[in-house]
Amino acid sequence: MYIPEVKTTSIEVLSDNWFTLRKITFSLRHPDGQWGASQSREAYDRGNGAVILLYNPQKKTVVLTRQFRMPTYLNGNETGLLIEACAGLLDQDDAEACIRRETEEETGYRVHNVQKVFEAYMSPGSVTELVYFFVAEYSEEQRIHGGGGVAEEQENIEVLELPFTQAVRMMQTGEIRDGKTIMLLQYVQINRLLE
Ligand SMILES: Nc1nc2c(ncn2[C@@H]2O[C@H](COP(=O)(O)OP(=O)(O)O[C@H]3O[C@H](CO)[C@@H](O)[C@H](O)[C@@H]3O)[C@@H](O)[C@H]2O)c(=O)[nH]1
Ligand SMILES: [Mg+2]
Repeated sequence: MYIPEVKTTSIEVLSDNWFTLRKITFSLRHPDGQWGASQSREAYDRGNGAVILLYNPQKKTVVLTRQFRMPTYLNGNETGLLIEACAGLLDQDDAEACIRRETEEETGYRVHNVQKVFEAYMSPGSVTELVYFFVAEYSEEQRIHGGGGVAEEQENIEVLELPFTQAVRMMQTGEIRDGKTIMLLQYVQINRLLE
C-alpha cells in the first residue's frame, strides 16, 4: 500500500454557519516521488456522530425514531419523515456518553450496557463525519419518559417500537432507507441477536 505524502496549499472557509464547509487545495506525492497536479476538494465538517439500535430479546422488538429531515425532503422523500435508529452529534462528549444522552433524550430509555460494534465514515468523499455505532438491550422498566428529543431544538421525534421482523421487511420495501439504521439492523440479523 502506498501512503501518499500530502501538501496542503490552502484552506478556504466557504460557509461557516451551523456547520463548516471548507475548500482544501492540495497535492499528493506519487510513488515515483513526483508531486501530482494541484487539486481541490470541498469537505463539510459537522463533527462526529453516534448511533444506537435498542433491541429487546424477549419481545424481539427494536426501538427506532421518526423525524423530519430536510435534506431528504429536498431529494425525493415526499413527506420528509425518515425512520432512523436513535443518533446524535458528539458535542464535546465521548461517543458512549453521547449515545447514552441521546438515547435518553430521543427515546426516553435509560439503557445499562451499551456495546460498540463498529465505526464508519458515512460519506467519505464530502463529509468529514465519523459515526460510532452501538447496540444495547432495552426493557420496559428502563423507560423513564416518552422521549421525543429536545423541545427547544424542535426535534419532534416520534418513538417507534417495532417487531424486528417488521423492521427487516421495511428495509426491503424501502420504508427504512437510512444508511446507519440499515447497518445496525443488519448487524442484529448477521449476529442473530434476536433469534
Ligand atoms: N438551526 C439549525 N439546527 C440544525 C442544523 N442542522 C442540524 N440542526 C439541529 O441540530 C440538532 C442535532 O441533533 P442530534 O440528535 O445531535 O443529531 P442528529 O441530527 O440526529 O444527527 C444524527 O443523525 C445524522 C443523520 O443520520 C447523522 O449524520 C449524525 O451523525 C447523527 O448520527 C437537531 O435538533 C437538528 O435539527 C442547522 O443547519 N440549523
Ligand atoms: Mg438525533
